[in-house]
Amino acid sequence: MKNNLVSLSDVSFAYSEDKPILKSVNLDIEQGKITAIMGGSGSGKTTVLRLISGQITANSGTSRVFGQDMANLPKKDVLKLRQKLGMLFQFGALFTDMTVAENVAFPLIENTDLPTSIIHKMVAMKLEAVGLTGTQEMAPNELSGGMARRVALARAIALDPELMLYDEPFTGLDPISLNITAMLIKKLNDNLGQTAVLVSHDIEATMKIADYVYFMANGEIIDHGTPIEVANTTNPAVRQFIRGELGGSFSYKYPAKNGYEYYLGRN
Ligand SMILES: Nc1ncnc2c1ncn2[C@@H]1O[C@H](COP(=O)(O)OP(=O)(O)OP(=O)(O)O)[C@@H](O)[C@H]1O
Repeated sequence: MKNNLVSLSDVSFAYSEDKPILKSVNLDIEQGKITAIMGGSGSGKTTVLRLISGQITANSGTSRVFGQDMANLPKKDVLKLRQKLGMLFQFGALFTDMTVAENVAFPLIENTDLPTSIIHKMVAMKLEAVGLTGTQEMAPNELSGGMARRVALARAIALDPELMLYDEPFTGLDPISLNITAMLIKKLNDNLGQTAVLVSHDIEATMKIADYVYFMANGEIIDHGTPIEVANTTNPAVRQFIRGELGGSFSYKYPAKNGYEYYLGRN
């Protein structure tokens, strides 16, 4: 039987009553797999990550993370659960006044009582894992954007999280750094059996490394399956998204009441 680290059943969420953000979402994250969430801007992908990490709670439906029902979970238990989670966000900035080694050591110092000598060794291992051995004493402003993202990844995996949440990890990277980051995510999954949830707009990199893909539009899951199944979908909105076509049911426009005519005084 499949072991799901996360299971969302009929989950709905809204910040305000008049604007539903997630509508009856059903989504499973299987242990040891990379599950991608794709979809247009504002479709609710980051909101799903925020539900998983317990930053927000569902208005209805059931969210289970590591088998725990997230509804009414006491704050201390949410904090405990977060220790099993690693998060890498697009703008997950490094602490600029700390060296690379101090950045990676930070979660270890904050969350464990390990002696300094062990922390040094663990930092070296994490930097080795992201291919940045020898950068320990560098300052963040001496790193390229791609290197900085990999240091942030080393910091995110410092506590050996069982589940990694990646929110747009490829944004702003050149093609080589993008491929390195994608391969690192895959390597962590293959070598350590780390489960991952990957929110990304990069179709090629995501389809290459994901085991399973969910597609979202307007707060709903509109399709899911293996990358091959999704690539061959008959769902017109997903086909449009994958091919990057402009015409179709996916709207790139914010659903404003007034168009440009209004702002130009023609209404
Ligand atoms: N704190 C907030 N308060 C109110 N509305 C919010 C808040 N955060 C996000 N939203 C709204 O929730 C909707 C979904 O946002 P979300 O960030 O989950 O989308 P996304 O699919 O991750 O988009 P993108 O790909 O552009 O990052 C959007 O309409 C957004 O405006």
